[in-house]
Amino acid sequence: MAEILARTIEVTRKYSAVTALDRVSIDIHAGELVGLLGPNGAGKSTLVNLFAGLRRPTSGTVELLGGSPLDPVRRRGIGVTPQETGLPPTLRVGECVDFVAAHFPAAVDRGALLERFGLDDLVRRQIGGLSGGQKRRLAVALAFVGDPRLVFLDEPTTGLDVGARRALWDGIRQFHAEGGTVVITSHYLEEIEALAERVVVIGEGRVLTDGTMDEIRGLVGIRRVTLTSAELPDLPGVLGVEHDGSRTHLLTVDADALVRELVLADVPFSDLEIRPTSLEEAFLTITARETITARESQTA
Ligand SMILES: Nc1ncnc2c1ncn2[C@@H]1O[C@H](COP(=O)(O)OP(=O)(O)OP(=O)(O)O)[C@@H](O)[C@H]1O
Repeated sequence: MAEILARTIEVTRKYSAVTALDRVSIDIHAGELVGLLGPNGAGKSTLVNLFAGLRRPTSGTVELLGGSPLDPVRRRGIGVTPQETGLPPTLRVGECVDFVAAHFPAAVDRGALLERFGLDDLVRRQIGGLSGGQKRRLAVALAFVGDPRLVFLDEPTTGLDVGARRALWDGIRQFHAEGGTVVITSHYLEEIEALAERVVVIGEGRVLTDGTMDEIRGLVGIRRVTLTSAELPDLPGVLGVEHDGSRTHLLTVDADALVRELVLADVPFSDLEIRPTSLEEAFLTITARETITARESQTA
């Protein structure tokens, strides 16, 4: 098994009454490209900030490159792009890269880095004169300046158009192809599908699933059964119900069994359609279902 570059062991992080992370244990191995996926407020940024030494856990242990993330020597081995960054507006792009590079013993070549992130034409431009998308690309490029073994990218492509997002993905893929390790959080399922080999789904501060993209898809092989019916009884195996005008959508893992139940229930229905859910729908269903299960076990 590859070396563990970062890990949390039973980590809990509270902010007053809010439990942002609840006994989370995750290992990040050398060479992995891990996607952290979860709805707003799930705890993804908190996890990244703990790994980057920007926050301390309330309880449990966080390890980075074999030591503590609070140790500056370990931190020099990583690169981070937080969710929000403020870059000095009067500095030129090239100066900003040089400034960050001065903090590291072995910085990468500036020209190659800017080219990798499509910023080579902007080396003399003041940061205040960059577009929002260009600033975001620079913020992501800065994570790679110190030639890190491991980078944490917290929603790196928020606010980027499709072209810029794809260019950034190429930069991340190239780093990974050269042996780099990446942990990326995203709201975009398309982004996690395009990049990550391993997907960790986080909801309400807990790890809900941790597997390959294919395992996650298989695990959530949920179907959408859509029909028109005036009145439907409660049917077994239904994970979620949505109404859309006269149409009712039923989410289930076993559409055949559900259709048999519908016929046995002897209720009139018409225009039955069955189709696979998108990963997005499946993901929303898992997080909702896990949350319900967690609530039930807390109240039991
Ligand atoms: N500094 C803070 N003070 C108080 N509560 C906080 C703080 N930071 C985060 N939280 C809370 O902790 C929980 C987890 O937040 P976190 O930002 O880690 O989630 P996230 O998954 O990154 O969300 P998003 O996708 O919206 O960025 C949320 O309920 C949030 O409101």
